[in-house]
Amino acid sequence: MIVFKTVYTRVLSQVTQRIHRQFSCSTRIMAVDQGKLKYLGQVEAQKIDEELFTEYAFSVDQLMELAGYSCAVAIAKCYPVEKLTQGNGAVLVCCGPGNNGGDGLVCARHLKIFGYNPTLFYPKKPNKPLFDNLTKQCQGMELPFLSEFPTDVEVIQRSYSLVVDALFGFSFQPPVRPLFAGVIDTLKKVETPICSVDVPSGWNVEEGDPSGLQPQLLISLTAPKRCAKLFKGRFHYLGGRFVPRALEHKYDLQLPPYPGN
Ligand SMILES: NC(=O)C1=CN([C@@H]2O[C@H](COP(=O)(O)OP(=O)(O)OC[C@H]3O[C@@H](n4cnc5c(N)ncnc54)[C@H](O)[C@@H]3O)[C@@H](O)[C@H]2O)[C@H](O)CC1
Ligand SMILES: [K+]
Repeated sequence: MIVFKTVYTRVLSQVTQRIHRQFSCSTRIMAVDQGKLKYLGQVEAQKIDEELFTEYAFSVDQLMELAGYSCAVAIAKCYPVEKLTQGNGAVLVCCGPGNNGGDGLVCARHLKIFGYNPTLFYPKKPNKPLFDNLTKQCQGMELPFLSEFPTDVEVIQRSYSLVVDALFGFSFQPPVRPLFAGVIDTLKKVETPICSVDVPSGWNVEEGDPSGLQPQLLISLTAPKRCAKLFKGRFHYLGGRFVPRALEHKYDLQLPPYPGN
């Protein structure tokens, strides 16, 4: 996992050199350093995903496990459980109807193992064995599922230290449909830090959404999507360390090396 830490533009040149030595860089600097890192369009992100499954023979389960695990690790680095005051490390994990939602289920399971206290909101599970199994695994680990989303912003702020946004990823097509529109509207109002998986939900994958969710942590998966250039939060991580070299070169991803393990 690669972390982009906040630094200031006045030390741009030193920082840019440091980026390449230490593999860490700022979200603000990244816009200047675009020559180095590729930001994916929606179709390109979907093509890479498809090739990982076909050409490189990964299963969805495998990639989802790595993606969701990397999200849990990034969350643990940015928000150590012992520093969370609300509800004994309580985290509200909101999962959508696609694979982004699946990443959220995996992330919740690992957060529980890391000592957090995750609660899931998963209103639209696809009728497929993968999502049945992920749901059963969370239930087996005694993670509670909310039957309704709390509409009271105060309730969310009092009950949870963090919100994980795993509603929509790179296949989202705005505008958001009714079932999730209210959820996203509520999340826009909460002051609890939001951790978005791959794409801040509700954002146009390429153009973002200036009046949309403003997560504090964004975990891009495989490579950042174009909208990540507009991310203004505190922490930007890159997870999903499963891209074979040949695929990286084919799409000219320019991934920085991951530090250590
Ligand atoms: N290679 C990787 O990086 C991997 C990433 N993973 C994660 O998978 C998502 C992309 O998953 P996908 O199933 O293609 O799409 P989404 O989860 O973004 O959502 C599809 C889902 O949402 C519905 N939908 C679309 N637009 C709307 C709308 N306007 N309103 C309501 N609902 C909408 C659509 O009908 C589908 O049901 C990626 O971002 C990563 O998080 C993999 O886990 C591993 C490999
Ligand atoms: K998301």
